[in-house]
Amino acid sequence: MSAAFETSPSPAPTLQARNVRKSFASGRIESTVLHDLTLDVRGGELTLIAGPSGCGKSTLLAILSGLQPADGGSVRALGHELSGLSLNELEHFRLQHTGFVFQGFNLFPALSALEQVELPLTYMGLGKGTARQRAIESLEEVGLGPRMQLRPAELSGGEKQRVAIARALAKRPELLFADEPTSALDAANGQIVIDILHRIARNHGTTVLCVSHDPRLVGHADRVLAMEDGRILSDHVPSVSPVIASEAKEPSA
Ligand SMILES: Nc1ncnc2c1ncn2[C@@H]1O[C@H](COP(=O)(O)OP(=O)(O)OP(=O)(O)O)[C@@H](O)[C@H]1O
Repeated sequence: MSAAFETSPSPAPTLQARNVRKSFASGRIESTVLHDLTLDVRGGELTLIAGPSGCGKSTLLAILSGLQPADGGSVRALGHELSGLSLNELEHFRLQHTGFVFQGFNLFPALSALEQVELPLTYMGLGKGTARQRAIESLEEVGLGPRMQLRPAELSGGEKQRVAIARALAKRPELLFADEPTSALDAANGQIVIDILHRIARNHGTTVLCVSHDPRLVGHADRVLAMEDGRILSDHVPSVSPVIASEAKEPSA
C-alpha cells in the first residue's frame, strides 16, 4: 500500500472559494474589496477570519454564505456552485443548510427565547412538536434551558447572543456563519460565545466560519485566516489549542 493511502485524508472542504473578486462603486470611483481570494474551509473546525476594520471580512462572509454574489471567481458550498443556483434555489439552500449569527442578535422583541428558536424551524417545514423539541435541545445546549420563556428585554447581551446561536443551531446547519458575534459583548460573555461556537464545530462536525476584528478570539479558533486589504495574508493554527485552553480553565474538583 502506498504512503498516500496510509495517512488519514483530511475531510473534503465544505466551502471552497476560488479567485473570488468583489468591487463596490462609490460615485465614479470603484474600489476592489476582495482581490482574487482563494480558500478552503472544512467541517468540525472553528475557522476565524481576522483582520482590521474595512479589510473585507464581512463581504467575504456574505459571498461565502450566498448572501451576496461575487463579481468573479467561484464559490462551492457543500458541493454546490452558488452562482449556478437560481434565487429560489439559493434561498432554499440557505434555509436548509446554513445558520447565521450576527453582531446585533436580530431577535424579535415580542417573542420568548423558545419562540425565537422555533420560528425558523417552522419555516423549514418541521412539525410543531419536532420544532419545539429541537428548540428546547438547542437552548439547553447553549445553557439557556432555565431562561427559555424570557423575552429579549429580560435577557443580558450575552444571553441574547446565545439565543441567536441556539436559533441557528436548531436548524442543524452544516454551515454556521458568525459575523462579529462577540463585538457587542464584554470579555467574559465574548469568551462564552466563542467557546459555544467552538463546541458546536467539534460536537456536530459543523463548519463554523466566524469573522471578527477582536484579537481576543484568535487563540480560541482552530484555524485563523488573517486578512488585510482584501487578501489573505496568513493561514495558521493558533499556538494555544482551544481544547487545551478550555481544559486549563476547568475548575479542579
Ligand atoms: N454595499 C456596499 N457598498 C459600497 N461599499 C461597501 C459595501 N459593503 C462594503 N463596502 C466597503 O467594502 C469595504 C470592506 O467592508 P467589509 O464590511 O467587508 O469590511 P470588514 O473587514 O468586515 O469591516 P468591519 O470589521 O469594520 O466590519 C469597506 O471599505 C466598505 O466600506
